[in-house]
Amino acid sequence: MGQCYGKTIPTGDDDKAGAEATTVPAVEGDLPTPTPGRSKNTPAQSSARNPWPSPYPHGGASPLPVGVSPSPARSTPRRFFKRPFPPPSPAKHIKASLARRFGHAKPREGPIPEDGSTEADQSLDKNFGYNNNFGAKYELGKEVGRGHFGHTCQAKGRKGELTDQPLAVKIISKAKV
Ligand SMILES: Nc1ncnc2c1ncn2[C@@H]1O[C@H](COP(=O)(O)OP(=O)(O)OP(=O)(O)O)[C@@H](O)[C@H]1O
Repeated sequence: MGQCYGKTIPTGDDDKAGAEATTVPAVEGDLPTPTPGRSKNTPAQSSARNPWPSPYPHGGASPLPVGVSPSPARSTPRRFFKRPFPPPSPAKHIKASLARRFGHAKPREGPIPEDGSTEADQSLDKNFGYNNNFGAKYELGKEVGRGHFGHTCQAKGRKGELTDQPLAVKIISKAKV
């Protein structure tokens, strides 16, 4: 536990070194410092005692010409970020549960009933716009605000049960419907 051992890489110097240990225990707090000339017995260019062996096959001798730094592409393993299969789409599960519940995959269009009534009970009023006699029914006042689709005006009923009732009329431009 807590110990790791450097991998032994056979080098040409190993043959010369004979039975000398080539695996260096690396204990935390007891790391050997590869300082040249630290010990009298340590040769300056020895790779047999190097605690961090070179990844190159010839024991640290670079196969590149002098002055050319090794490309990281040679030593770094290739990484593949692309997954072999794309993750499953959550839409498929939603579609499947909708199909199970309603018997068809497409959700029904239109507003969701808030009072618990079914769609058959009430039909969507698609009569946009106002009648020609809008002016006869309502008295349009000043603008009270604006939204994304149009603007809202004060109004008052002229006829029927809405007579003199304060109303708000939202005027939506046809281009945005
Ligand atoms: N009944 C109302 N009484 C008083 N003021 C209102 C009334 N309805 C709308 N307004 C005013 O008009 C403004 C715009 O309302 P409107 O409904 O046109 O826009 P919205 O709903 O915010 O946006 P969108 O056009 O995207 O629906 C509101 O912010 C509010 O100030």
